Amino acid sequence: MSARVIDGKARAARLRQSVAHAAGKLKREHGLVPGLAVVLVGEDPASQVYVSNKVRQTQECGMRSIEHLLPEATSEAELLALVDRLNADPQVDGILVQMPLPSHIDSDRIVLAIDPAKDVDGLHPVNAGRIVLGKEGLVPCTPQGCVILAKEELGNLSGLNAVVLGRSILVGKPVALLLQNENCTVTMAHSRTRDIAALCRTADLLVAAVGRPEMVKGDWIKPGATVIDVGINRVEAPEKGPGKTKLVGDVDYEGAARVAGAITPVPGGVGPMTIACLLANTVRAACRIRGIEEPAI
Ligand SMILES: NC(=O)C1=CN([C@@H]2O[C@H](COP(=O)(O)OP(=O)(O)OC[C@H]3O[C@@H](n4cnc5c(N)ncnc54)[C@H](OP(=O)(O)O)[C@@H]3O)[C@@H](O)[C@H]2O)C=CC1
Ligand SMILES: Nc1nc(=O)c2c([nH]1)NC[C@@H]1CN(c3ccc(C(=O)N[C@@H](CCC(=O)O)C(=O)O)cc3)C=[N+]21
Repeated sequence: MSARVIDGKARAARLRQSVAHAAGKLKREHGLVPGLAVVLVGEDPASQVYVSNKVRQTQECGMRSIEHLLPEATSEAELLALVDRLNADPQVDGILVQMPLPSHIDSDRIVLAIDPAKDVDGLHPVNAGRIVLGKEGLVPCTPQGCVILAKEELGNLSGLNAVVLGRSILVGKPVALLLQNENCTVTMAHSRTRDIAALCRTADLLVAAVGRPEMVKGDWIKPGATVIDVGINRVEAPEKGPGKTKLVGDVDYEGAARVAGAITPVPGGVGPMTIACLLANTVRAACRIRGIEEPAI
């Protein structure tokens, strides 16, 4: 058996089209162009690539992109002052501060300073709390992307046994809560979990977000299960030539694809969905801030 490939790149392109459509409607009917401010501190090359992708895709969807590229030496006070200015700026509907921040800046303090109504990353405790309560808020992008891809494959998730590997604030915890809100029976696993392979074999839906290259093997997977691989790990690829690298997920793709019913690839799975969901959140934030009815996305 060979698993169906869940094409995150194609699903993300469709989501961006629907964001562009919604943005067009807001412009025509309300003269509103949603704005996304992206803040990058320092010169981490991977972060620079993400930020430039976000800027390009924001503009392609007909929205305004506001970039703030700050030097590594930026102080916490300076960054807090920028966040305050963005909170107060009516042209800015969404604020994303790229993580990780340099070690001299307390990222919790920065996230707390962002107006929850503009927190398109969904990281502020107010938005995290809204997921816990099952109330409407801004949902973090990667977890939102995981649920959309799972639904794309399975339709209704109600009653499924879901296992989430990883319990980070950014990914594992919110994914588990969103899946509970979708009426899955959710088990969260982490580095202290005993017999994680046997636990994974109970999963109709398995989400892997551990940051361990190819940790999840084919024989961990229940035949026919749906596998969502969040991991993005850059590893050496000597087969491509000396010094070359490649991206792999947290799942051993070849092994898993022989057993699973459906699986997301890396790259081309959850990654592209993350940025598309960020754009969707920006449109939602722009509408909610102004009390405008949200176009369906
Ligand atoms: N596609 C995308 O857009 C994004 C992808 N990512 C990727 O997702 C992955 C996870 O990211 P993130 O959640 O931020 O990572 P963290 O390092 O913050 O969290 C990792 C989690 O995995 C658990 N874990 C680590 N090792 C093991 C193990 N051997 N067995 C079981 N559990 C383990 C940890 O457990 P414990 O709590 O016990 O320490 C922790 O809960 C990374 O590969 C990252 O690059 C992240 C963000 C966005
Ligand atoms: N405040 C904040 N919010 C984030 O959402 C955030 C962050 N900081 N810091 C870093 C992580 C990581 N992240 C990714 C986004 C897109 C891809 C993506 O598009 N990946 C492509 C491949 C990209 C490549 O080739 O390098 C794919 O999987 O197909 C990956 C990872 C968002 N993050």
